[in-house]
This record gives sequence, structure tokens and C-alpha cells, in this order.
Amino acid sequence: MEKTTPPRTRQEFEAALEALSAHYWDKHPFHSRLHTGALTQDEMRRWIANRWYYQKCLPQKDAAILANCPDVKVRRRWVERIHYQDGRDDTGSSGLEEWLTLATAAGMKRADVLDERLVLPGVRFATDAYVHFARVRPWTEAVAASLTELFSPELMRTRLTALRDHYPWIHSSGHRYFDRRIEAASSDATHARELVLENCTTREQQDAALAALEFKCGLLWSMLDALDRAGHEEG
Ligand SMILES: O=C(O)c1cc(C(=O)O)c2c(n1)C(=O)C(=O)c1cc(C(=O)O)[nH]c1-2
Repeated sequence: MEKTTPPRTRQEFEAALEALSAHYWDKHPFHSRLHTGALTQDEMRRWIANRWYYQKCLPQKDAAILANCPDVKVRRRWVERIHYQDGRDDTGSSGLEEWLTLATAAGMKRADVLDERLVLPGVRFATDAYVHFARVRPWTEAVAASLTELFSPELMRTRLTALRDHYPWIHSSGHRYFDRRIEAASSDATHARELVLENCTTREQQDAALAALEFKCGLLWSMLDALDRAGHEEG
């Protein structure tokens, strides 16, 4: 009989997921420039407009996870991510509205962001690939792909400090997205990690989850490659 590789222990699996932080976009040169205050106003605005495309696609990505997930308890908690970004109605808080506030705080018009004129082909392609992945892969893999958020709170803290220290021309109303997201990201990512650890129990499922998280790291990285290149071409 063919020998199958036994699954990793929970600790080993968790450590393997964590180790993929080595590929996270916090180490991308574009983020280094953003965080040291080196971006021009045009580059900062282009980053905000491109991230908008990522932000606005997140609820569709999460809806794909819901559509593929047969577990009512998981769906009940996961749907909160859609409420978070879309808002429950026009009066409450909404991540997407807060992102648009960041755009106006940086001197852009809402319409200029909403018409996606500044969205680079590479950013569109990478973002669409994430939504597609969530549609066609098992829900556990799409949840694993979201685990980049485990690595994001520290990055968002650094970004907030950078906005305050290096980009005073951006009105402080634009900081709110990150102010609120740091805590939400920790709680969402902790929940997602638990789902992956609980539901990916065979070696194959664990490997697929790790591959999904690596794929997502590459996808985020390529978004910043596109932004970095656009900045250099301009300069
Ligand atoms: O500002 C960032 O660096 C950053 C990173 C990430 C991430 O690592 O995927 C997300 C966010 N922000 C974010 O705001 C957010 O809502 C979010 C959702 C997800 C996801 O994959 O479901 N990632 C992220």
C-alpha cells in the first residue's frame, strides 16, 4: 500500500501558516516608501484609488465564501465581514465609506475613485483573481487565503503612524479606516485561523490551505509591484 504523509499536528500547522508571513506585503518596497514618507501626493492618491478596488471587491469575495459554505454557524459569523465593509444601512459605519473618506481626505473627488480610472491593470487582475479563487475553490481554502490579515494589524499600526507623521496634507478624518480596522482584523483573522485549524485536518487539506495563503501573499505583492512601477514610470 502507498504510504500517505500524516497530517501536521495543530501546532505544526499553525506554525507553517505563521511562517508564510515571510512573504507578506509589509516587506514590499512600495510599503517601505509609503511608511517612510517617500510617496509623492500623486503616488499616495494612486495607492488609495487602487486599494479602493481591492476594498470594494472584498464583500463579493466574502459572499462567494458564504455561497460555498454549508455550515450555518460559520456563515452567521462570516456574514459580519460583509456588514463591516458594506454597512448595514446608509447611516451606520461602513468600511467602504471610510475608505472613500480617506480618498477625499487626500484631496480626491469621490467620483474620481468610483469611476476606477486610476486602477492599474495589474491591481485589477490580482483583485479579480482573489474573488475568482473564492468562487471556485473550497470555502476552507478561501478562508485560508484571508489569513494574510493575521499579519496586518502591525502593518496598519505602522501605516497610521506614517500617515500622522509624514502626510499631514491628508486630513485626519482619513485615518478612521485603519483606526477601526486594526481591532476588527485581529478578531476576524483569529476566527478564520480557528476555522482553518479545525476544518483542514488531512495532510492534503492542510497543504491546500498553505498553498492558498501563499497564493494570496503573491497576489497582494503583485498589486504593489504594479503600483511601484507606475510610480517609477511617472518619476
Ligand atoms: O491595509 C492592509 O495592509 C490590509 C491588508 C489586508 C490583508 O492582509 O489581506 C486586508 C486589509 N488591509 C483590510 O483592510 C481588509 O479589510 C481585509 C480583508 C481581507 C481578506 O482577505 O478578507 N484582507 C484585508
